[in-house]
Amino acid sequence: METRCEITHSKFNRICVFCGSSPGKKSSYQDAAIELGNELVSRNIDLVYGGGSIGLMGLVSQAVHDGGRHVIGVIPKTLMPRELTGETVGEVKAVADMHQRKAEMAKHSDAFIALPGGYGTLEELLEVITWAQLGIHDKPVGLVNVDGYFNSLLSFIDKAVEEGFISPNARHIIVSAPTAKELVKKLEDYVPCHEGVASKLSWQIEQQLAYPQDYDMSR
Ligand SMILES: CC(C)=CCNc1ncnc2c1ncn2[C@@H]1O[C@H](COP(=O)(O)O)[C@@H](O)[C@H]1O
Repeated sequence: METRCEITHSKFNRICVFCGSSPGKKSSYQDAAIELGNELVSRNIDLVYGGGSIGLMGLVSQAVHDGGRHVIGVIPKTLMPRELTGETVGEVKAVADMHQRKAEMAKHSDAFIALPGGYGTLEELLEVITWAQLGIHDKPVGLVNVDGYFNSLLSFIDKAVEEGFISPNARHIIVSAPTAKELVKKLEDYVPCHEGVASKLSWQIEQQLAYPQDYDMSR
């Protein structure tokens, strides 16, 4: 019997993935990175990520590239030598520093997904959550909670809500699911419901202030 490959269309054109520059100890982390890449491909979504071929970053980008979708790796000039981060598949955007990298990754994406990772991943994830809280963007943010990897982070955030440091509304910014498939589906259905303190207009203003139009990204 003929099997047909069904292509599901998504409301997202590009998703930014934050994840470990290490592969992690369990094969489930690596499997999840490949699954996320395949899920993006099946929904015709392109990838934006931090560039390079190391760790989970390499696995997710290779899966998206192999599936025929566009990959944009945003990489600071200092990290560009191959011996540091390996080869980047697809398009490479060279940026001046880590701050510019995050701004570029955010600008080119319609949503953000974190896979397991370390300090870099947590920092990138928390920054886009903070930007959502401030109303700088209203793009969905989710994490793939592979084997409960993020359970203690989510408990900590619940503690912060309980103690009055994070508003219950802002708690809803983070969407989580155990698998990539479930997460992307949830992000598709996500409706922002927190009150941002700044409008999206100020995000555009902030962008213009930070990077004037003739700014050379590769400087
Ligand atoms: C000099 C050196 C260690 C280079 C290799 N390391 C890296 N190469 C590329 N992006 C990285 C690197 N380390 C952290 N990042 C950034 O931080 C995240 C991963 O950091 P981590 O492994 O979770 O903490 C990635 O999403 C990426 O944007």
